[in-house]
Amino acid sequence: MSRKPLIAGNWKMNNTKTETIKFLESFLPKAKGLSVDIVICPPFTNLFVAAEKLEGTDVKLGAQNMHWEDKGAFTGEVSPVMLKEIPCDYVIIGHSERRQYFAETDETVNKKIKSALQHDLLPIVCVGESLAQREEGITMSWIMSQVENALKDISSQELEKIVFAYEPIWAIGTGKTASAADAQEVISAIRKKIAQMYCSDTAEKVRILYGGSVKPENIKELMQEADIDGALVGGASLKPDSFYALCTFNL
Ligand SMILES: O=C(CO)COP(=O)(O)O
Repeated sequence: MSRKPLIAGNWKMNNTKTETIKFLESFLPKAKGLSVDIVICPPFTNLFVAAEKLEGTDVKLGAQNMHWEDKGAFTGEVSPVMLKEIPCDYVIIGHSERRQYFAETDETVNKKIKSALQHDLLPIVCVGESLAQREEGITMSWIMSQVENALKDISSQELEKIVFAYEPIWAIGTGKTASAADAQEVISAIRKKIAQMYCSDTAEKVRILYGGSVKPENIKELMQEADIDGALVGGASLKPDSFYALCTFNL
């Protein structure tokens, strides 16, 4: 089973509207006819302008978060209905920064995944362990419980639309990448877990990305691993040249 690689740029709280336009005007003319799926996830305030620029291109648009309700008294939140109308294709759910600073839990992650799927948004679901958890030797049990809780009451048809991203927290923005072998070990365990919960056919279809200090210099090695289907990139997705280099790792 060959899964098409996916390279997603998570801009986090970076790039203004002007910077977004500048980025896309530089990146898009080069990013034609590439053999990977590309997703750009700018801040909410730049989604409209990005959607306009991306129209008619192969590059997809993602949001970095959403609420699970369609509308209501949730000051400061953005709903799936609003994202769909922009139109966004993807939405990142349960990023470790959301879990750490904004009190997201496995339960809210599961609610958001279900809501995204109902609204035809493709979830990029993040899981990952802290340095303390890795040192304690509980990485696998922690990640498997995040995966299990994320997928509560989700059908196998729905699961095929979900992308997972394994992002060890200690590797995010630190310059410390997990070794390709360490990333492969966890990602193949996630795939086995999905096979146990559903079936191996479904598990073979699900794309699982690695994230954490991915750069043009280390992406090739990561992508050589059998179960790593792409990257969720923070810092190196902010500049058109380095993001382009990531999207062309296989050329
Ligand atoms: O958190 C990440 C992507 O979601 C990774 O960020 P960095 O690539 O900056 O380490």
